[in-house]
Amino acid sequence: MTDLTSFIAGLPKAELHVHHVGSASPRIVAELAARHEGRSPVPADPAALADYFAFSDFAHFIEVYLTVVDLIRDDEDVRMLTYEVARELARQQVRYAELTITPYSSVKRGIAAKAFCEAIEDARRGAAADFGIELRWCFDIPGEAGLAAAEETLRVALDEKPEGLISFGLGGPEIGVPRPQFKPYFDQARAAGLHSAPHAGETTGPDTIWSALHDLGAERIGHGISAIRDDKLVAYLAEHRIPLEISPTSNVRTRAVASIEEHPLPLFAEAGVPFSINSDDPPMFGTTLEEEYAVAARLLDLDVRGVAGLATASVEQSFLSPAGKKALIAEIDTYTAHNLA
Ligand SMILES: O=c1[nH]cnc2c1ncn2[C@@H]1O[C@H](CO)[C@@H](O)[C@H]1O
Repeated sequence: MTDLTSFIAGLPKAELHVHHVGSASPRIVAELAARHEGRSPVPADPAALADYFAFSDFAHFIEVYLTVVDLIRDDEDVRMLTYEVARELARQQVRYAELTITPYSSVKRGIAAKAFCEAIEDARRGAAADFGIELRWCFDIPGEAGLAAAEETLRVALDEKPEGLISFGLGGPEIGVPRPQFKPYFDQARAAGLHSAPHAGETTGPDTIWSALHDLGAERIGHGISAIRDDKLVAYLAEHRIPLEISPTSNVRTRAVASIEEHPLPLFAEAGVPFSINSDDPPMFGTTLEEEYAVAARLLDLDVRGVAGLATASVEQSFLSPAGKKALIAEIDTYTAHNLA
């Protein structure tokens, strides 16, 4: 009988909620910080970087996140970052990942949208060839930058149409950033065939999640953990099979949840709300997707079959094609059967 840690390590996985810049490993951040010697508050030393990634609250997390965004200065940085993030995901047997990318933040820092999209697409093709991982993009609006960012994010999505683009999102702080103002942009993105997967209910209450559903046509919700405070919303999510993209350690490290023991994940599982397990911004939260699977296994008291079910659920909730889902689920089933034998 295999132990859970080694089972998780070899288990084919899909990740649905993981941020591009937020996945920059300490090595990549150090390399980028070294290129901007002295002009960045981001430490190049990995140990100092771990201290730098200690957040007092969510607003502080966003502030630190944006100092790392400042390190991405040209399309070569974008290409290298994307390819290295794919390498790390593939090392964890992630076969498919929907990476949340924020074009506005890079275009605003002087990287042309066309060069940005060419860089991520080069990396996507390279990662498929070299690591056997399929990357897709969720272009998200950084909410703190408001409608100007919404305008630009939609423009890049519709004008550049990178081949891997499949969904449209909304990230950044929720407090003071009501969802309804972004409805026209989500309407146009969805009309263009993009799936809607905004963040909501990470740092604000259930109303933000209701708004993401009704105003933004959300097919999945980023985090959505405050839904647990509204029985009607929990019932709605379960009945309409609207998945929550849960990142347990993220919620504790940004102080959205007081401790991992208090995370509402077990309550969602009990209520039949579909969810995927994700890492969000793994190096910033001192975690990996493998570790998040182990956390979920502990919180939900899962055995090997239960952990395999986490991977299968992520594939089923992904925006992969039916054929793609079938193939990846078959791989998960084969791996699991082999380990249970
Ligand atoms: O957990 C998260 N919640 C919300 N936004 C996040 C998170 N992780 C990374 N970002 C990113 O923060 C930036 C703000 O401009 C956005 O790029 C968003 O994608």
